[in-house]
Amino acid sequence: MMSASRLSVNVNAVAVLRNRRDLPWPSVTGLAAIALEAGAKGITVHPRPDERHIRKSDVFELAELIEDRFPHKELCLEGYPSPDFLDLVEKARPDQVLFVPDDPHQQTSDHGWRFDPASKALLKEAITAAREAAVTVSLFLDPEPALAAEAAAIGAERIEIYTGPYGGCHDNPEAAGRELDRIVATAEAARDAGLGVNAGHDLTVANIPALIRRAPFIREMSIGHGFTADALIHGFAESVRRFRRAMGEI
Ligand SMILES: CC(=O)[C@@H](O)[C@H](O)COP(=O)(O)O
Ligand SMILES: NCC(=O)COP(=O)(O)O
Repeated sequence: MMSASRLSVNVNAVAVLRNRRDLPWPSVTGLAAIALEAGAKGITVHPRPDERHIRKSDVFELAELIEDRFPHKELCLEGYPSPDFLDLVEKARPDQVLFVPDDPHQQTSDHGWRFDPASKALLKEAITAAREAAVTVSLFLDPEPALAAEAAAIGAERIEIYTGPYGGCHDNPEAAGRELDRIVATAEAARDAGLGVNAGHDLTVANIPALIRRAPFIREMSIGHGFTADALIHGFAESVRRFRRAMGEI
């Protein structure tokens, strides 16, 4: 039986490959279209300030692709809520935005929000701006159950649980089990606080089934690095099917 997809394919890594040359391939929008046609729910991108992978122009092209050819699919933008990023959100009007506490030089996202007074003030303003633009707001959180209520209190609609430490335990089942317990407890706390629950970072065909068995209410998983590694072997369309199968959707 086919159920709704939770898979949002992150195409940052496609842009990394494209940017090795001053040429338009591999095509970010072309591969995004293949993923959407094959059954992905949406496309995620994390345009970083140095544009080392996704460029602002990619964001607008992806928004146009989805509006023109895939109106029922979703675009998610990830980034630190700087004035520049908020301007991009307002202009590109994604379906969802994930605010991440990354500094501009960070190699990749490696922690969630801490909710100190300065972060709370920044987030409240950013959440208001995004919601006024009719964009669903999600906050990137470490797997710590107590954070969920704080996210709800400042106006977030969803959280994305940072699953990097879980993904990093690929060769240590015992440690993976402990990480999974933390993720599941956080997911349940967020659900109980009335939030939608997403998960992301270093998710793979191998580590998704245990997660989805314990937290079947997860709404979305955005997957880039592991997805692209899989797609180099199997192709983009087949990898969409492989990840959806791992999520128990097909
Ligand atoms: C928010 C998050 O979890 C990150 O995975 C991010 O989307 C990946 O960014 P990079 O592709 O720049 O490593
Ligand atoms: N939000 C997580 C994401 O978009 C992709 O993370 P990864 O699969 O590249 O680690």
